Amino acid sequence: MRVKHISKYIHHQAILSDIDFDALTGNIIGIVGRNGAGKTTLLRTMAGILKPTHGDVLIDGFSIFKKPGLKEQIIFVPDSSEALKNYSTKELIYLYKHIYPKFDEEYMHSLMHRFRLEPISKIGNYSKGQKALFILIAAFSTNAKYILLDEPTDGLDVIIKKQVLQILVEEVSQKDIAVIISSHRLDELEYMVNDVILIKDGRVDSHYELDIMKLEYKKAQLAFEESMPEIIKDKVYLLDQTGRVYTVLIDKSDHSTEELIKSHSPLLYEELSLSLEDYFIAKLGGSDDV
Ligand SMILES: Nc1ncnc2c1ncn2[C@@H]1O[C@H](COP(=O)(O)OP(=O)(O)OP(=O)(O)O)[C@@H](O)[C@H]1O
Repeated sequence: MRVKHISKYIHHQAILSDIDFDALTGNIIGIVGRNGAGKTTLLRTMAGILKPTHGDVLIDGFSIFKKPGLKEQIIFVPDSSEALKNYSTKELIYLYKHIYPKFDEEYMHSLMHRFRLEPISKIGNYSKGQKALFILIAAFSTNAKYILLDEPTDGLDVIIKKQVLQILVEEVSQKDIAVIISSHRLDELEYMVNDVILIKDGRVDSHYELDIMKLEYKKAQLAFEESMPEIIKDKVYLLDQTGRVYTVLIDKSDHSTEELIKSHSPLLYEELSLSLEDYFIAKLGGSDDV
């Protein structure tokens, strides 16, 4: 899928501005941004629910807005299952079978069995975690090629999150699909995605492949006899300070920083593993969310 220079105005206000990237199959792509950054609007546009003011969404080179049949290849799972709560599992399967000709009912039942989900007369009666799993399982059973998930793990406990992760990873490794997940929780995305698109004020602030990103920065703990020399402070990004122990990010492309640190004979200089969250905190200036 190609998201081609999308802009979206609502009531003359720019919600998305010139968003441009490829969502290739075989990838789990994270759309990360603060509340209100435009993530849901972007996913809804990629699903063809909202029409962009400018730009287009292409599958195999064709616009999903000009060739609506292409939408069979996309499923959008909203962050709330409100709209589905009055359906029974049977009715939802019936509905999906009509929208998605490749819907695999047998597969759906096998996944439900595996994750101990009994058929139910009202999806709204599942627990929050069961609902999330059910909707995810239904989405993957559609055999759509592009699975768009809006905050799929928000408010779920750690066991359910692990199950969600398990389904995602298995599906992407076994089928020729792309999963696009929005979240404001970087720590949750870290173990799921291999590609991250950071949205800020409706724009792509940055687009990173995780492995490459980790090559750019090094996280380290430093301590000096006195406080950290100003000349070093100017060159690193400070993540945390506890007494005289500093946790910093060092830009690996500037080799002089490490030499400078060593020349000041630190009492402690230890490399730590870098998380996605550290990186974005550094990029965005610090917050609990992105
Ligand atoms: N139909 C609409 N009418 C007016 N403003 C809208 C509409 N839809 C979205 N917006 C505005 O667009 C901006 C982006 O909203 P969106 O829901 O896409 O953000 P988000 O990144 O998904 O946020 P969150 O993480 O809080 O769900 C917000 O300022 C929102 O108020």
